[in-house]
Amino acid sequence: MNDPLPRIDAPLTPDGLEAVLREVGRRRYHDRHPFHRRLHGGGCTRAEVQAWALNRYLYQAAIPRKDATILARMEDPALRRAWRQRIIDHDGEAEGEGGIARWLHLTDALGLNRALVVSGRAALPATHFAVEAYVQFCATRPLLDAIASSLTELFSPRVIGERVSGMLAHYDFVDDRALAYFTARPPQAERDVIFALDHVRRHATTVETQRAVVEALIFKTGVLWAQLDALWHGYVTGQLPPGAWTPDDEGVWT
Ligand SMILES: O=C(O)c1cc(C(=O)O)c2c(n1)C(=O)C(=O)c1cc(C(=O)O)[nH]c1-2
Repeated sequence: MNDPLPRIDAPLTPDGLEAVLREVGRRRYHDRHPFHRRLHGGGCTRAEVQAWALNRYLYQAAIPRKDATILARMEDPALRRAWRQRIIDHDGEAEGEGGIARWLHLTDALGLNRALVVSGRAALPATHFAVEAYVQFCATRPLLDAIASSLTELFSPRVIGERVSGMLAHYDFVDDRALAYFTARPPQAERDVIFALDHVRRHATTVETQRAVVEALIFKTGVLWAQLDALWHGYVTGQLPPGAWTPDDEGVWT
């Protein structure tokens, strides 16, 4: 292994645990992935940006499902009150509102067929597997691990900032309106992560639970990384799985 993390052999202080969690992000978060460097640096073709948005829709659409499984397992009303806001952020209070709807503004602006995007039929197999693995993880692992797996959001404001400035600078087919999802997201992510980090700091106090929350965060960085690996393999290297989206698909689907 080229980057072993410090082993936890005795219980860490909350600050010590947070430092290990932040180190996981520093080493493994998807801002380091070559596909993101390409996307943010202007190296993607329009088709690659379209493929990224179409695939990433599945992640966005799965987030409230995974938060609903977490909510269903929370026995404390105070925890549920805090967590339920995440579902509202993504689904909105009414048709056309919320993060999923805003993501569809992006796919619309990129000229993608909405019905095709929403169906998930043209997404890469690995996107489906990665996203469903995240939902299953949160449905089946201890609640503390499920909460800890959301902590990749500690690192998302940085990657979102790079994305917005990079995409606006480099792609003439993208504008502020198309990227509205990303303007709305960072304050929500910050609020969510303050809550989740505080919870993990207070409840992961033994060696066993501390190791488990670190593993949960590592797992989640893998969920994000695998999606970008699949995009690179399919669209940059050109090894497209059967049935995956190509620019020729537009107009074929209704
Ligand atoms: O653009 C990004 O790089 C990025 C990363 C992440 C993340 O780190 O999991 C999320 C999001 N965006 C996001 O928009 C989002 O709603 C979200 C929810 C969650 C989660 O695990 O509950 N992560 C993320």
